[in-house]
Amino acid sequence: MSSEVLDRWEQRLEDIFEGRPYDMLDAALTHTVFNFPLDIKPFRDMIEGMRMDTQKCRYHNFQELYLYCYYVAGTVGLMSVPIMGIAPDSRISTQSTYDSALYLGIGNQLTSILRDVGEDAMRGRVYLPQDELAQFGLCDNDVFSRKVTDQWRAFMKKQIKRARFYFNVAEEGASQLDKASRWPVWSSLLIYRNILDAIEDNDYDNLTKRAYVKRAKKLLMLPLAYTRSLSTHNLMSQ
Ligand SMILES: CC(C)=CCC/C(C)=C/CC/C(C)=C/CC/C(C)=C/COP(=O)(O)OP(=O)(O)O
Repeated sequence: MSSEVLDRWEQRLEDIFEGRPYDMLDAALTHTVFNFPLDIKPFRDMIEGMRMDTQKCRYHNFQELYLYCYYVAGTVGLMSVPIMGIAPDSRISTQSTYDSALYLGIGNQLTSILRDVGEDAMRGRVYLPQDELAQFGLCDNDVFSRKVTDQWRAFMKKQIKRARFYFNVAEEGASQLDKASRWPVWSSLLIYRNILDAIEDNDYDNLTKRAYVKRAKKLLMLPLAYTRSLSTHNLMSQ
């Protein structure tokens, strides 16, 4: 995507928040912006993330990668909470609910990155912390060579553990959302987190295989997600 297109999106975003939609899609977002307490910052930041993606294809460390994940996915969590709403009997602060939403976006994005390592490599992109690759004796060429070695498996274990951490901290907030929003959020959390299990089941071969959750497993997750969404009690943290 060119920088001119992103500039134009940014201009349209400002216009939407000032009540001047350019087309039907913008009109739909304008309606949302005027009916829910949405802040423009996560929208601006998301465009910034896309700009970053056009300029950068390596991440020196996790701090840099985290920033990218915040821009392109954490922002989606922050945009969602004002629309989904927080339960009147919520047990945590509003700030903590927003933090959980941000962390669910981060967990999702890290998972998507780990699933897509092979595909991204074919486009010359490596969304992995370079310093951590080096800690495991790996470099870009190991990613491009698409060979799953013991070093790669050990590296992947660390990355999967980190992604799970973000899903786990997101759980607290998922139970504090308004009742109507909890089931879909729990469903997506459980299903997307399962992609990490699928990478493990593929013996950490995300270089030549695309991990996915089978349809039957997805369906099985729905009643589990429903049970988790029934109350504002977070079953796991008790
Ligand atoms: C937990 C609380 C309090 C609220 C929920 C807040 C929400 C909805 C957070 C989720 C944010 C979200 C959906 C971020 C997008 C991250 C994502 C799915 C990245 C992966 O993108 P793609 O790689 O295009 O995905 P697929 O290819 O899997 O479709």
